[in-house]
Amino acid sequence: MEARSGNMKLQERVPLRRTAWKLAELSILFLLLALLVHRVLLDGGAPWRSALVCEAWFTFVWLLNMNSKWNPVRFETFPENLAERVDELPAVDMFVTTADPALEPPLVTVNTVLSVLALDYPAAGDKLACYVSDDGCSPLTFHALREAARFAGMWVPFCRLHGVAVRAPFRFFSSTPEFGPADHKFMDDWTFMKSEYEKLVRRIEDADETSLLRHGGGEFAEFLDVERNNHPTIIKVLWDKSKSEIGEGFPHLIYLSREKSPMHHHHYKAGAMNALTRVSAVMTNAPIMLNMDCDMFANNPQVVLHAMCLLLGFDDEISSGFVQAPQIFYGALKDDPFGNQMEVSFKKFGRGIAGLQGMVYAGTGCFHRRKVIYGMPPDSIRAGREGTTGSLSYKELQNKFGGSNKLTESARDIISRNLSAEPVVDISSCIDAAKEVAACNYEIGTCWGQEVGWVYGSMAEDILTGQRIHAAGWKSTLMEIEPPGFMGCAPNGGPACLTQFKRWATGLFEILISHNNPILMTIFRSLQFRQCLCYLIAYAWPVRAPFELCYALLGPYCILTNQSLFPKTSEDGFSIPIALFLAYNTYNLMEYTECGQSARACWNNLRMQRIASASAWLLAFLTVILKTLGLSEIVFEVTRKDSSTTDGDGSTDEADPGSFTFDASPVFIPVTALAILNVIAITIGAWRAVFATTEGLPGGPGIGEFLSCGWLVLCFMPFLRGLVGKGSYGIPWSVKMKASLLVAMFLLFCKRN
Ligand SMILES: O=c1ccn([C@@H]2O[C@H](COP(=O)(O)OP(=O)(O)O[C@H]3O[C@H](CO)[C@@H](O)[C@H](O)[C@H]3O)[C@@H](O)[C@H]2O)c(=O)[nH]1
Ligand SMILES: [Mn+2]
Repeated sequence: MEARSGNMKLQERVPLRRTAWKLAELSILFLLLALLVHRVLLDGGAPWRSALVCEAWFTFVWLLNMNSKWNPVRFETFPENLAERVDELPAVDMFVTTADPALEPPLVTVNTVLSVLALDYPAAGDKLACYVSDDGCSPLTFHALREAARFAGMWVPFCRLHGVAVRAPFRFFSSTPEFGPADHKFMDDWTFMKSEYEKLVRRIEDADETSLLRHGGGEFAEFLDVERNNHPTIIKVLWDKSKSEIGEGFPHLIYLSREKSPMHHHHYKAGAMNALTRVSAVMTNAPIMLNMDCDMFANNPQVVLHAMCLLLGFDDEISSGFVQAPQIFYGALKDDPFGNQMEVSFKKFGRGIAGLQGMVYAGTGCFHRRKVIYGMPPDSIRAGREGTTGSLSYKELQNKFGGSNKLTESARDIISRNLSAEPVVDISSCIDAAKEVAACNYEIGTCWGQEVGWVYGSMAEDILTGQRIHAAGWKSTLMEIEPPGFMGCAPNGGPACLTQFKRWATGLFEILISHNNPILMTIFRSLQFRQCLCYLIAYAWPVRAPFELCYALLGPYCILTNQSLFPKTSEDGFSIPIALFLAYNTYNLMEYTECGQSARACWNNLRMQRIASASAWLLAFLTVILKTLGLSEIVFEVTRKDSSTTDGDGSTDEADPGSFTFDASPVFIPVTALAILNVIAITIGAWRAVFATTEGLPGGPGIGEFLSCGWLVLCFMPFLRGLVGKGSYGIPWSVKMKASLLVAMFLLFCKRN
């Protein structure tokens, strides 16, 4: 499939100029090196040398960051030029995962599903299919989806008729459109749909499990007496397009709860995705797959068309193995109080890495070629490796993909054929084949979870799977469109945010210390060197924790033991750390300003980095070490989703959703301890300075040490407030006690030295 030249092009890769940024980055690098040289030349004892080690690490991280941002690109897409190529457009299987009806309210999932059922795509009813995986095996989720399928019969035609902009109903109905004088029909339809949606919400929210099972009828029979982690596969076709009599219709909707058994590890989301991949292979086998978390709805009805521009628009398929959209959050809290909206990272890091081997796979809002997921290298590489004959034999395919004939044949189709639309088969006849491949022992002895499908072995299965794809030689693209392709909700509050950060860091560290380490992938596979460095930035998160912790302890240590960490005002080197501090923070502020964010958002993010590093990342670091020693196990903790989907402004019941909240989790202990320690150090230091108790002793702390402790106190301010806060805004006593114990131990340690 070739990209057309001239004005019929589908995409354009636009390199972004950034000379001033490069100069700024080089200046900071220069300052970092100057600091290191100064430390080496003037040895100031143990704290001085520890600082040297930490700063060497910070310099390394800075170099990694520079590399990732150095050559950014943007991809422009021209979906209008697809009009001539409608027949070439491939089918797309769309996957939504949900895992827990309590943490992920069924209404959230329903909105995501409705938004994809109503997407614009030529012959959408034939070419699109939506599969929902429910790891919660919940009759509530099933009931909600069944209701949604009925509602979709009205919702989809309504969206198409009126060209509705946002097709997740909760978002669409969260505001009243301005009706013009000629909009009578629209106004009537709108009012009608809104009341139908409200009825749907009530049917979903009022449902209760026991009465569904008792009175819900035969459809619920399979949910009787099932345990979430021990039940046979349940597959239900909630909407079969071939049964439709009306017009174009809308995509198939299939409910899947894969088989679970305590005898088999189910591999969390990665396992769910693999089951979805196989089930869809024996049903619709679309050559393109879209993956969405249950809380990320399709926000732009044209998103599939834009993605096609990036999949079909290159001369060679190798240029775009997958298309990732940035994660963007709706109703996000003002100024990003929890530093997890990641807008600037997606822009700076995302575009930067898009200019190298390609955007990382971020777990949701991603279009993959099915053959990429099947572990296939790009055709050009494969031809080189296997000679011209090189296709896999049926036996080899079966070893890779497992015993199902239907799956093996469908995989052979995908591997040998280029993107092309396939007619939809009669899906109800595929249920048995689907149940076979969704069984929990299906993967035994196959390549699923390693070379095929989503890769197991990390809590960050998304990054790992994307890395495997890049290591096979594929490039990927970043789809930045307006309005954004997908939108989701970011968790709010201390516990949820830090749990998420911890899971990510755990997963990333697991990759770093496994055989999937990106350096090995660069040496032995086709992962590009600079791309490898980009992966290392992410994987270095948890590794940053011990260095940052050490650095955060050095300030108080030097004040308490009357030593110095930084050059004195009177000394030559004094200006280096000061200049570095100013330059680094100005650089960050400029980045945020350029991305249209406030200074407050910048501060919140910088602060949250320090907090995360002394809490979530530190714990992730320790957890993985314990797991490696065989002392603990790691579980995927699902992030709680806001159920405020009905009003849609992201607000919660909490009086002040932007304030930090706490619970008794150990994740809060180290930061609480650091916050207390820095306050104590400043107090004692100030006392000594005022009453001159250390006068005459050489080499004590100076302004630098006080500034460094003061800065940390500012960063950890939410925790100092938490010490006196009430309810969920207060740090629980158990955490305070444990933190105080740590502080006391540290003070004793200082006294001894
Ligand atoms: O056993 C499980 C656990 C989770 N999920 C689903 O995985 C998705 C992501 O879970 P969530 O708790 O929302 O995690 P987030 O931190 O918000 O997700 C990011 O990080 C995850 C990896 O840590 C990726 O899987 C996600 O795609 C990515 O968006 C959700 O749809 C869940 O329903 C399952 O299907 N089965
Ligand atoms: Mn999520």
